[in-house]
Amino acid sequence: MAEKSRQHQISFLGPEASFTHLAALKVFPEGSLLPFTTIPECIEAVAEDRVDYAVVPLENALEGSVPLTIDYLFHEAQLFVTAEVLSPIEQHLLVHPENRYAESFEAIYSHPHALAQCHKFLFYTYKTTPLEQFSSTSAAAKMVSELPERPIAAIGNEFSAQKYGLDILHRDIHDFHFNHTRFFVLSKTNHQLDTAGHDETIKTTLMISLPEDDRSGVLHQVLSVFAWRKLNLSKIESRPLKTGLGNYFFIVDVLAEESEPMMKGAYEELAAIGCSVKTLGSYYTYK
Ligand SMILES: O=C(O)C(=O)C[C@]1(C(=O)O)C=C[C@@H](O)C=C1
Repeated sequence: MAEKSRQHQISFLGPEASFTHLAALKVFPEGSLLPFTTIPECIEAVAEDRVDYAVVPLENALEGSVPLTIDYLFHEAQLFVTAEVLSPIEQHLLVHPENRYAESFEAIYSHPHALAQCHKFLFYTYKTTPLEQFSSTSAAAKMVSELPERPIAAIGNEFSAQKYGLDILHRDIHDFHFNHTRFFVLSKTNHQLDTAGHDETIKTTLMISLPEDDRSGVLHQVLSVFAWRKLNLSKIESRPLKTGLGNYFFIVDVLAEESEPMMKGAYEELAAIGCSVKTLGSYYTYK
């Protein structure tokens, strides 16, 4: 069932001007957006009905998945994806204007994903400068803006530079040109956001656990369920089940809506094979 827009309350990984904030604004330009410090706090806020939606990062094209989000959705929360946002990520080195001509920096702060996305730049340009992990790129930018007496820098986006009055010392320092991040818009109810601006393709995300008897060829059987029905997969990834080495669950994105007859058949066959399936629902992509 599609839901039309109204004034929603939305949690996001803040503070303002994080990449997650920009992603949330794409889907909820009129929403009441509430910043939280960590991904679990954002997710808990929607799980406990304090907000209608949570926007959290899921996967980056250079660095791969955000395990915290995936694991929380599998182990802790019963939530659904109502939309995904795909955003280009451009990273810059930000400094307080007073430190624009500093000869060296005490430390460079950012979200671990952002530091990793700029690994080559940092290695060649700031080889001896300590890198410090922070809760988000905008949190790092905000801190740098509040401590002009310390020669420190942050990695973040242009909006953080504007919001927190920082100078961009080096622009576009991410190591690979194609740097995109996928964000999930989570809700407690299974529905699709269907406001203006999404792609036509619909996607369903499943979390599949294999049967415990560990028989050979079972993953092949799982893939066959989708293959012979011509259900196209756009992603498959394994994550540890956390029950012992070698035990995994699989995150599968299928380019189909979960109510389609072929998908219903796929669910039945997966159950017959002995798999348990947690569906995160079907959703559109906003770019
Ligand atoms: O720190 C931010 O600005 C975020 O929104 C988090 C996050 C991430 O978790 O990957 C989002 C996009 C970028 O890939 C870097 C950081």
